[in-house]
Amino acid sequence: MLQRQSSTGLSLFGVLIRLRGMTLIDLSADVAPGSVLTVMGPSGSGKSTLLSYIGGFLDPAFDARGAVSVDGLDLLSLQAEARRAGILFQDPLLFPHMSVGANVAFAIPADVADRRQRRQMAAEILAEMDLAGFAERDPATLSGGQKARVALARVLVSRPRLLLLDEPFSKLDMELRALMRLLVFERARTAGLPVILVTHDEADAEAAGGPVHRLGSRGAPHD
Ligand SMILES: Nc1ncnc2c1ncn2[C@@H]1O[C@H](COP(=O)(O)OP(=O)(O)OP(=O)(O)O)[C@@H](O)[C@H]1O
Repeated sequence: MLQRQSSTGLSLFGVLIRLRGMTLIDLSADVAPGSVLTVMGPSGSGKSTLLSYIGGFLDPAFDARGAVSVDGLDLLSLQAEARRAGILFQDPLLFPHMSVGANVAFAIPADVADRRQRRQMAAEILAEMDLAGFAERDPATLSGGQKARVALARVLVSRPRLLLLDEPFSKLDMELRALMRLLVFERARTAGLPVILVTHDEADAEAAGGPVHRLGSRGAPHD
């Protein structure tokens, strides 16, 4: 019987993911609130697959088992939306037909029903991202760094239990990359969110400051 290992933060226990008989992931790890587990490995080694398993959108082609909990809550027993994983990808994936403010407000949980309150929450988080006054803007008019900060604002207002970051800095130039890293890790620390960061960049891992889990090439080294 699989047991969770710790009661706070994110716990992965005996997570084993196989594809067509080959082991991609074999991992047990604890990620404390506010800290980062970095996952690195070559293309195709299973980094995004691990995030999909935790987030609840793993393709049924994979054979996966193992326990995943946050603060003792069994995530795998919940539907993807109910897991409340805040996910950032390489692309900010803003809705092009909505204003910046509407993009952010869209992610606010439904229990905040009052429209004015939702608008205000969106404006506040945008201001915290140094985007005060951007609420009415069309996302297409923003720079790459501004879009990345809107995406982060949208994740933060969604009240996530954890953050899953899939190469979120890789499209930014070096200077912006450094700024975004600081912003994301600082916000995760402040909010006490455990983070899994998938990256190819050693500098990301260094900035994250936590342990690094290195996957082998596809199928290795577990076969
Ligand atoms: N839906 C799917 N059905 C079958 N195989 C898949 C599916 N999605 C991914 N794969 C395969 O699973 C393996 C792991 O893919 P994954 O996307 O997790 O790799 P990755 O380490 O994130 O790679 P990259 O660094 O290129 O993003 C790859 O061999 C990929 O071809």
